[in-house]
Amino acid sequence: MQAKATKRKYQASSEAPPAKRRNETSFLPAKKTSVKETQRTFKGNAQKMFSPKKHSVSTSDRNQEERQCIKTSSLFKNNPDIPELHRPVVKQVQEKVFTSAAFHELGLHPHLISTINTVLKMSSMTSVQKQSIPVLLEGRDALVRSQTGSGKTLAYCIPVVQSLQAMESKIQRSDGPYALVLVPTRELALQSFDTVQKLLKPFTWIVPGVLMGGEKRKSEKARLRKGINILISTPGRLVDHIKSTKNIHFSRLRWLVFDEADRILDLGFEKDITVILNAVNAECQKRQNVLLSATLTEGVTRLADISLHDPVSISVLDKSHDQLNPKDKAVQEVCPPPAGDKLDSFAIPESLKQHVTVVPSKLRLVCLAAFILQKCKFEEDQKMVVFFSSCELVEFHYSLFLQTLLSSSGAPASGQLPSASMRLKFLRLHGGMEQEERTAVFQEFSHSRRGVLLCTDVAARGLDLPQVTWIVQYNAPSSPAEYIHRIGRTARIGCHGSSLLILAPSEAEYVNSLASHKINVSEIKMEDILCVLTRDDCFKGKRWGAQKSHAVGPQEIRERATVLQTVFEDYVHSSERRVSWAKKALQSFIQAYATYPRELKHIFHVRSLHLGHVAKSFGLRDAPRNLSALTRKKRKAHVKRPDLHKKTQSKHSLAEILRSEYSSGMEADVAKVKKQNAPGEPGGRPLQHSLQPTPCFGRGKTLKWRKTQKGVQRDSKTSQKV
Ligand SMILES: Nc1ncnc2c1ncn2[C@@H]1O[C@H](COP(=O)(O)OP(=O)(O)OP(=O)(O)O)[C@@H](O)[C@H]1O
Repeated sequence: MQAKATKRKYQASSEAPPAKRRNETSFLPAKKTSVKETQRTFKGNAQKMFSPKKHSVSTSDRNQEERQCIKTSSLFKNNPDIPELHRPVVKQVQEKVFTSAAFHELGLHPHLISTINTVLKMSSMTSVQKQSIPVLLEGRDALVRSQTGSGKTLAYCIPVVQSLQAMESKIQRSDGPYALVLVPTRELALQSFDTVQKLLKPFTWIVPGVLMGGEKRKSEKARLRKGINILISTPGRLVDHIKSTKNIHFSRLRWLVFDEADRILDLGFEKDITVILNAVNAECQKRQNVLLSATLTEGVTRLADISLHDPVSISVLDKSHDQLNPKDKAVQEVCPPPAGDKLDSFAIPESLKQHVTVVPSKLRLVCLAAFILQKCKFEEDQKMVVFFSSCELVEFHYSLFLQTLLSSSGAPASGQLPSASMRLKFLRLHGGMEQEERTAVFQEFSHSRRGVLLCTDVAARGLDLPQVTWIVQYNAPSSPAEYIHRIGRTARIGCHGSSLLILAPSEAEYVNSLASHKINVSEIKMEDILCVLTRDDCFKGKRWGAQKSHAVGPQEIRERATVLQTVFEDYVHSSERRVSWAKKALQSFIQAYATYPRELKHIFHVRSLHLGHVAKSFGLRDAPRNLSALTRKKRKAHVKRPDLHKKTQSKHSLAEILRSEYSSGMEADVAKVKKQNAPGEPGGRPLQHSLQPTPCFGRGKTLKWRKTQKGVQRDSKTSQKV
């Protein structure tokens, strides 16, 4: 089935399948695992350390263990071949982060300069600051694009503060907003507020404020009534107040800033931005507009061009990088852009090393866990962010790892520092959490020297989390722009950092897609990741009657990976509630998978998922039998439902099960899944739309979105919650 799916995939993309590498070349051929052997493994390790219920092992228990272990031992059997990655080497677009120019050369207020020097402890400007600040101080509108972590926040905050403190009639708190900064997430709102607050230290009469939801509306209203001069907000919360608070006026507004402009202006925020711009345009005739992002695409800048007033386009990247060199041309030929699509390339920090690993679905969970252990348990001062595609996936992996990996950290192994287990610390962040907890987690991870943050794309944009060393993308992002923002949480402002993208064999072609956007990834072999398990005696697979061997061979790696998988499966299957929890997480994964945009569907299609194998990566021993019932709440009465209880069907790809359920075919079904599980709800992912609306930023005009898509608003409303 998998082979057929792969064949279909390559036929669809009219490309020859890449050369194959058999798993067996790296691991010994799957041997028949002795029941006794796995029984020992299970009893000696998994059962003793991880089972929530301790009990003596009776014969019937042992029989049950045998059955369980036999299933777990199939981890390395029947996996699809891992394709050889013909990784095209592309020349990445790069930017110089720092300049030798100092802030005092800008003619700023001396107190502002000393605040930058002493409070922020900065002396020289970054490239984007050197280019943007003078332009904005001249009073021009601007579109600013520079790589992640290059200092765009100060590039707009410094001119805003400089201009407001210099106003002839001194600003009164009761005047209301002079500057409005829109950002896509609450954490980013807090972060930007913090920066503005620091810059305003010497200018106490200018009051900054943040509106971000999660806080009681009443107290936000009270703060608005008292007056906020520099207002930082997420679009949704501001709309709330525009509609319900009489005390919000924009008549004195001088600045309108869209940070992460491409995200703010995409359809997810369409309705909110319409309301905001109409409210602002109705009252304010003269202001500066600034749009910033690391991924300001041509699409966004063109939109802005027609509505901004004579904007200056600032792009830090050296234009010579934009020319295709012969190698890049070769890549473009290998993977031509989709028809009608102009490919955008974005700068990536030079000190960011990007990696990819191709892992069969069955081994994904073990591989992620091994990678976390390798970096965060056996190495010092590692701080990792792991991206998932939905809130439910974050919750599932967070709880699973807390219950299994942490409790396994008790026994220091040979060669392992006693304090190693103490290094493992898990946190999670997603849009489904209470704001109070979100803020606490954000602060804790920001100030922490180590730890693993499991999160959705809510943490992908703008967050400046110091000293993050690794970014892991467990679920591939839905666009190259999101890829750039995710990895951009590391290697900021000239620091070093690394990223790892985990792909299934059927997704290997995504590497070419990245290359066509000038994104260069190098491969780490799965075996090299799993290898770390041999350093951790918690996962020792004792051979029946065999003496401890110091040789670390492929067989030992396989055994240990199997022990770890057993730990996960044992935990998940320890109660009905946990099994259904894992099924829901699996369902959420599939729903998110179904929402990849059209241009990536030939790579990420539910058709290529093997349900039984994917289930393993949720600690489930078999493919869930009632998954389609979970996936769809409403069943069409007139359509004959296939017998999903047949064991053989666990071997079918999910797509076939779903397709056979409805006569309308896969695409239509996927669309329904999309509708029912709007992005932002657990299980949803922000939808990507190729058609952008055209907001008018023109002064005194009523905003019109010139192009809209039917049904988009419904999707867009919830797309902010990730
Ligand atoms: N001139 C400077 N000197 C030293 N550090 C700086 C300077 N400017 C900014 N920084 C620091 O660089 C880090 C990244 O800045 P910032 O968050 O503004 O980047 P960004 O370009 O907005 O990133 P992203 O695109 O991810 O939102 C912050 O910690 C900030 O304090």
